[in-house]
Amino acid sequence: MMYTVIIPAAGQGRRMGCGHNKVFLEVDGIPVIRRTVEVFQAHTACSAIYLAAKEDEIGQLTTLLHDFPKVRGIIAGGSERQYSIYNVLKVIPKTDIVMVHDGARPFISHETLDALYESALNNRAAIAAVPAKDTVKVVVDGQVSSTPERSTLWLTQTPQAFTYDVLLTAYQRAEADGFLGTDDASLVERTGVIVHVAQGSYDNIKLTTPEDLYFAAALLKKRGI
Ligand SMILES: Nc1ccn([C@@H]2O[C@H](COP(=O)(O)OP(=O)(O)OP(=O)(O)O)[C@@H](O)[C@H]2O)c(=O)n1
Ligand SMILES: C[C@](O)(CO)[C@H](O)COP(=O)(O)O
Repeated sequence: MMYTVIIPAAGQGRRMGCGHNKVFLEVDGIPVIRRTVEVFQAHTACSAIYLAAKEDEIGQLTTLLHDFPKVRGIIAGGSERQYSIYNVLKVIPKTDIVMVHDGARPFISHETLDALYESALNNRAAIAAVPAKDTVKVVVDGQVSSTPERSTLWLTQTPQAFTYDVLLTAYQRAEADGFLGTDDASLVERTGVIVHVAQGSYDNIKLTTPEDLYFAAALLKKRGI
């Protein structure tokens, strides 16, 4: 059994403030998206890599990733992360497990991929996540509305892994209902499928704002890269 990974890389990078799609930012001389794709290229259980890209960046990505043979397709994304992923999901060949992983998360490890893949095989749906370290408040109009019990709070990451049918059904249902979620698991949860949690790593950051680039440099130093 193998898995196919869908890597959404069709964003604007607005919060990064770099004026372009942040997946092309170089971290220690290597573009973020190459670092991310490289991990899956080297992961034995990964059989195919598909990316969602902005229409006018497909050529650039094709060139940038030309030496990764597992990259089978780079598909035009959409206006939202969910639509980008769905555009790809609709065209990939049927497979056992589909993983979805943000192109902006280059520090994913094979250890997390192994754990997630195993859980998806056993449970049909699994996500990588880490326990919240800070107290989280629900804030409405600048006022605290509630403080959820921290021991129940996990910070959701990607990859998120599902059987092909579970994920496709969830996306079809979300489209039919006009539901827009911020991760793939929220679409699956609303279909009644139980999503399991695999322990992720605090290293698996999503490069979102400029401060994240400082952490990225420190992570590379920690890994001796
Ligand atoms: N319409 C979109 C939006 C996001 N993404 C991808 O989904 C991942 C997570 O999204 P995010 O971190 O929000 O990236 P951006 O949308 O680029 O960031 P911002 O919201 O700051 O513009 C990124 O790899 C991004 O390229 C995508 O493929 N299609
Ligand atoms: C999917 C995700 O990475 C889980 O934390 C996150 O929801 C993506 O959010 P974004 O605003 O699209 O980066």
